[in-house]
Amino acid sequence: MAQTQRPTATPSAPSTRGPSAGPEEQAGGVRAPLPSGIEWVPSGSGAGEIVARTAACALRLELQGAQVLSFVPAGGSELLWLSPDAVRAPGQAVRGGIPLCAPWFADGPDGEHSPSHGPARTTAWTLESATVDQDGTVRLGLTTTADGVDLRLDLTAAQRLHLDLTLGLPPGAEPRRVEAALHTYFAVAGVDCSTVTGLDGATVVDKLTGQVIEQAGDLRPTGAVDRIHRTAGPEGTVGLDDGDRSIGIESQGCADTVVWSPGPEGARSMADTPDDGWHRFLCVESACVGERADGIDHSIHLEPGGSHTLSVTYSASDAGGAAGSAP
Ligand SMILES: O=P(O)(O)OC[C@H]1O[C@@H](O)[C@H](O)[C@@H](O)[C@@H]1O
Repeated sequence: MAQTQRPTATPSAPSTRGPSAGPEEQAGGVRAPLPSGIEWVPSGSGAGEIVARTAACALRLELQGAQVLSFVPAGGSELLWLSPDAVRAPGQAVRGGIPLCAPWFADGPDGEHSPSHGPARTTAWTLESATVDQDGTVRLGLTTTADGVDLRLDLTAAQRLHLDLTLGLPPGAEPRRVEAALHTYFAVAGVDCSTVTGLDGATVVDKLTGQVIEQAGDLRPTGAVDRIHRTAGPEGTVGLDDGDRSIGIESQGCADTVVWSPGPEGARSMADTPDDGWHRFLCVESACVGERADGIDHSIHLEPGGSHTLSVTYSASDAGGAAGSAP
């Protein structure tokens, strides 16, 4: 069993549990003892970051939003894009990594929900468990509550990155419909040399034109793109290929795939993205999105005491088909 190490509390790290919080909870919602290979470091949000470096991978996760900021499998390259201009402050969404959107997507089915993409990504989460296996596999468990919905993230990181995002209602709550997305910013060699596979035949809500169309073949974005595809691919598999590497996105419990790039004009209007930064990422989001212009409702119906899990597994291999070397 790896030696455990408590996170180092700093004066700027707030407790999420009030004045009676124990020492484990002083560091921005860290309840779990931290094993060797995982540490807590301060971040601009005040909640701090979990940093893991093991034989299997390197990973950074911001506790505000339980947002993975970086994932590098052993022998591989960075999977994610994080804006060099990302704002790291309390209550601010971080541009890049894997923002968790819940319990609604964008401005919701009625177009009136705020904040955009729901409060989960700007809420403080609590690290409930953190372990490292003998082979360096990192396992984290985090929880929070956002707009009355209980959220849990279970993460397993080694050669592949696996995330389970669970939304649940406490007993006695009113049944309700919710939405969710893993809004992943994949690092790419260039948007215009990227191809998204596995979407052929999907009904598409094109948010830029307002049209509902059908996807024919693979998606090859050239600039701004903002589309909800009513499929997660055949048997839940979508692919992203940028010419240098292929990323596999296997999902379960995700009815939709959102593809988003702000394009050059969109990036110029975003204070937290460099003007030329848009070209270096493509968001491919595994999601459950409620009714939009196409009349299709893929929101999740939650009963009191019930839950739903969105699961994704990301794996990368270079253009020759080789995955990163095994840990
Ligand atoms: O700027 P935000 O709130 O992170 O959202 C970014 C984009 O997220 C995408 O998922 C949406 O489809 C876009 O419409 C939106 O612009």
